[in-house]
Amino acid sequence: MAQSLLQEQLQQHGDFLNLTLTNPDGLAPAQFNLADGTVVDIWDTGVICFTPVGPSQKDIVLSCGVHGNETAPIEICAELVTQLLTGQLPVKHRLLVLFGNPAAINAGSREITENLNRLFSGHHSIGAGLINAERQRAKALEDYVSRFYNEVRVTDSVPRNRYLYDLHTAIRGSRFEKFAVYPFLHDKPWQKAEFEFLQACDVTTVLLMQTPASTFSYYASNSHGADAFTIELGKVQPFGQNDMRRFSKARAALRQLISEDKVSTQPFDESQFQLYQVYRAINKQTQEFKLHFADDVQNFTAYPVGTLLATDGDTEYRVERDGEAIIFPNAKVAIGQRAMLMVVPTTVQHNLV
Ligand SMILES: O=C(O)CCC(=O)N[C@@H](CCC(=O)O)C(=O)O
Ligand SMILES: [Zn+2]
Repeated sequence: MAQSLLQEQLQQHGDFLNLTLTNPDGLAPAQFNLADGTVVDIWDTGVICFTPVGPSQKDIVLSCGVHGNETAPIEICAELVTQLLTGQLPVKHRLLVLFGNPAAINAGSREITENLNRLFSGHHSIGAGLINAERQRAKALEDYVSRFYNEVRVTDSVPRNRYLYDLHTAIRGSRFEKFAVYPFLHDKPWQKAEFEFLQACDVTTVLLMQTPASTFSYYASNSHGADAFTIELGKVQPFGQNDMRRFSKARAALRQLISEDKVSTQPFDESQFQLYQVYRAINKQTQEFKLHFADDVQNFTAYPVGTLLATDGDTEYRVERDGEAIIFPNAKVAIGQRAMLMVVPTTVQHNLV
C-alpha cells in the first residue's frame, strides 16, 4: 500500500491492529506526523512508535499478544493506538506499542511453535539450528526495545525513565482476578511508585520473583533497567467476549500514563496488597506430567500440607508448607519448562524505595 494511503487510513480509522493482522509476517517501515506534530513510526508488523514534539521524561513500552489467544490486552492496546492515531488522545511521552505474536493472534492460539515468552534474554538463540517464527520475533522484539530505549534526542534534557508493561490474561480464573509479576531485581529495591501505578490499574496482587527468567518483562528489567512487569488482567476469552468494563481502571491509568505528566495514584500502603514470592518452581520432566486438581481450580488456591498436586512419572509433588498456593499450572507446556509455580505470602518492607 502506498505510504500516503496507509497514513490516511490509519489517521481516519486508527486500525493498526487490522493492519498488523492482515500482514502477520512483516510490514514495510513507514513514518508520518499527526496533526499535533507527534511522529508516528511503524517499524514492523505489530510495532508502532509515537514520539511527541516536546521533551519526554518517560520511555513507555506497552506490549500485548505475546500469547496470541490473550485477547483482552490486545483489545486494550488496539483501542489506545486508535485513540492516539485519530487524535482523540495526545501523547506526552515516548511510547512503543507491541502486538507480540501476530501469527498466533490470527490463529487464536497461545503460540504457533514455541512459547514466545520463554525466548527472551537471548534464549531465542539457544539450541543450535533451531529457527522458527517465534525465535525470530523474540530477537526482533528485543532489537526494537533496545532501539527505542537507546534513541538519543537532543530535546530531552534529563535522562528518560524506562517502563515496560507486558499485558496478559491467564489460562485459569484467579482468586485475585488481576495480578502482576515483578521480575527478579538482583537485590535492587522494589519501587513504591510502581506498586502505586499497579494499584491505579486495579492490580493489588503482586508476585515478586527471586530468579532470572526468559520472559519479556525480565528482559526489559534486567537488560535495560526498565521498571517492567507482566500484568495478568483476568482470564483468557475469545475476541469479542471480554467484558471491557472489568478493565476500566487499567485502561484509564494507561491513558493517563501516556498522555499526562502524572498518573493519579494513592500513597503505597502494603496492607492494600496481596504480595507473594515463589517458594518453588515445578518444571515438567516427562510427558507423563499430570496435575491432580481440576481445570477450574483458580490461581492462588492453597491446599493443606501433604495434598498431592502433581505427578511426573514416579515423582510426586505435594504441598510442603502452610499457605503454599498454586499459580500458572499447565500440564501442556514443553518438557523442561515451568509447569506450575508454588507461591507463599511475603512482604516488601525490607527492600522498597
Ligand atoms: O495462565 C497461565 O498459565 C499463563 C499466563 C501467562 O501467560 N503468564 C506469563 C507470566 C510471565 C511471567 O512469569 O512474568 C507466562 O507464563 O509467560
Ligand atoms: Zn500470557
